Amino acid sequence: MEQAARRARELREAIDAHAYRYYVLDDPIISDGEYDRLFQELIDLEAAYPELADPDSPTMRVGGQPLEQFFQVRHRLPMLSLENAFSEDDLRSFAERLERFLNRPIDSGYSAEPKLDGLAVELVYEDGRLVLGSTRGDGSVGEEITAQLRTVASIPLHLLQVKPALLEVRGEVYMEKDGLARLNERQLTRGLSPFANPRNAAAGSLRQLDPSITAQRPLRFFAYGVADPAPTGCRRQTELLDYLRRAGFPVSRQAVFCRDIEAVIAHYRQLNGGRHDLAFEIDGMVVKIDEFALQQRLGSKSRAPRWAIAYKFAATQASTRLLNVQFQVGRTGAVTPVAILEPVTIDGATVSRATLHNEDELRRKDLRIDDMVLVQRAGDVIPEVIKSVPDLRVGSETPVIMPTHCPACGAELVRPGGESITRCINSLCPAQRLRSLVHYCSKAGLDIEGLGKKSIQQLHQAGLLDSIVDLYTLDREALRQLPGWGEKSADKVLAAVEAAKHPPLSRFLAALGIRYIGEINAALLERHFPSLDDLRRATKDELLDIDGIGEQAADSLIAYFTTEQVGEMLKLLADRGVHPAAAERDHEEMALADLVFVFTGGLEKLSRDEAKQLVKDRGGQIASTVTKTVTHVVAGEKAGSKLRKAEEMGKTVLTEEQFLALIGVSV
Ligand SMILES: NC(=O)c1ccc[n+]([C@@H]2O[C@H](COP(=O)([O-])OP(=O)(O)OC[C@H]3O[C@@H](n4cnc5c(N)ncnc54)[C@H](O)[C@@H]3O)[C@@H](O)[C@H]2O)c1
Ligand SMILES: [Zn+2]
Repeated sequence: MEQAARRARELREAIDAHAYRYYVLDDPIISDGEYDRLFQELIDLEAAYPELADPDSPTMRVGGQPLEQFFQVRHRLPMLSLENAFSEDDLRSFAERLERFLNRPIDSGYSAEPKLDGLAVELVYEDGRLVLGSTRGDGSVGEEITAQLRTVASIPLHLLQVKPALLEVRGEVYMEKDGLARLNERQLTRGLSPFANPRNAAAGSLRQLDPSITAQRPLRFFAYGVADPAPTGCRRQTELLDYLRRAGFPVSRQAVFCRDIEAVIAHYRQLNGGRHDLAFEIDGMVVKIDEFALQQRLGSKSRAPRWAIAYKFAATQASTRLLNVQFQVGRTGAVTPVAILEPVTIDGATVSRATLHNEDELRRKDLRIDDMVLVQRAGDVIPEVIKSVPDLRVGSETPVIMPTHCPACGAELVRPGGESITRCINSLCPAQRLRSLVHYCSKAGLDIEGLGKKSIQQLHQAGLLDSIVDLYTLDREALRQLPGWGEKSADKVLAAVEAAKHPPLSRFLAALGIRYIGEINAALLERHFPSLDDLRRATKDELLDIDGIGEQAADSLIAYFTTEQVGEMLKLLADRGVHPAAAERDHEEMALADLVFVFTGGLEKLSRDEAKQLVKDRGGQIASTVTKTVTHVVAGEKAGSKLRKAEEMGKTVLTEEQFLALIGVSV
């Protein structure tokens, strides 16, 4: 008991300290997952020892104190937090608990909504006009930020279609992933600490006394509820979401009605699977009893309503110690600092390395060996160090210094003005050659079976393989005698190498690993140049004439093909029977293979459906939002945010005319 009381005290102290940093300073030093674990431990402890109950416990309170610099707003009805579920079973017990409480089955369904990682705000509309905006604060009293909220473009200043005398809309102000990345770049350049997550970034941006600063931040808004549904006439949450949509609010498209808790679980799995493809961060799913009458019967506890729960996704961040920084030489000679971390589990995977991108990033983040750092691993993205926590330093930490010479070959490193990448430009650098080889044989290159990274390293160490050219003169006997090899594997590799002697030109180009020439640019080049020789003769202007090939790619190609060693290598490859071939030209209908199009704005000559069909008929794909995989955006009349996004992400943007010209159709 005494021990439990001590632990409860410890937990409350720690939670209060972290909550202060998170809610008040917008600068947490542990990840949300770690915070949630402390919080859950306290909940469990208080449940096991009811005598430890304390109205001041963080488990009884919502959020943090409002900042004093702002006017304070008392919410007419409290803005509560949510209880958490961490497993499917937690969700099932949530449903059972409610059914027991009501003594009847919940047969009117649930609303399952993405849990946006942003800041909760309340917007008060009187006679359809926005009159007051505030933060959640401690749940009863928040900060008055009307002027700041007015700068958020997606918040309507007037309601459309509906006009209740009073409507208190609640929702989340958030920042898209791109927006956050850009803001953090700026923070770092100014020597400020980056925001750990979109929520802290949104909070930090809204709680600016000067609304013109807020206006510069890429904030967005999603509505998910109202304080009191009575004035809307809606009887269900899902109905209310439609109402809010009609009133002019952005409402999540991932919010759905679910008949029962199993359907909720199925939706969760789907949401979880696609979360990393969304433009914004979601940290879980909020499940609400759909019927307002039932919600009312269930009521609320001090910190959260009984009728809703947040089912959290596995965390994407964790804090750990930076043990060392290694410098890795890539196939283009780029030297990348890599953080070596005390292994930590994030979303089921052990993370022990994370990229630090480049020298500037390293400097700006001011990392020291032995620092505690916040690490993020989201989806397939390479884990990265978000920031260090200088507050936890003890003084013995040592700064990380970018090397002046290549760690693999000792050549002096260069960093051309204006570039962020430090490079080893020694074309004989073994680290680069080896990586080029690995790339050449990989799936992104010629996909030569049996020659993965490990076997290439083995062949290299055995002195059999030093460069791409060596691939085509591998000796069967020597291969056969390698440890772990035999006749069969030797023959298999030789056959695979033989089969890779006539790759399509685009594959071959992508395999060479020329800077800025990935699969898509390689495909574009192949379409314009029938052979490698034609391409090698191309001038910069000719290259720039190709839609989609930009300055950097053109320069990189010219530089590559005029390098003496490259000329020698290509000659040797040709001597050894490697002859890449351009694809047959008569496959005109597949002209858009590998390309992904987004249409936005109004088209004049074609209908949307027609335009989409034209793309599909030519082997291209259609996407509805501008994501990483999108290659082309066709912007018509009044194209809006998608066009902006496309421009920001450097996609090829076409007018309708240009699109028609590209596919060779005249209307
Ligand atoms: N890292 C740290 O040091 C630290 C400290 C304090 C809190 N935290 C994080 O904050 C969380 C607690 O914050 P909280 O009390 O705001 O709870 P919460 O963020 O877990 O859940 C409540 C909030 O969810 C949001 N929400 C998003 N989508 C919603 C939807 N569709 N419907 C309803 N609400 C929706 C609302 O803003 C609401 O206020 C913790 O779980 C932790 O992850 C972290
Ligand atoms: Zn080198």
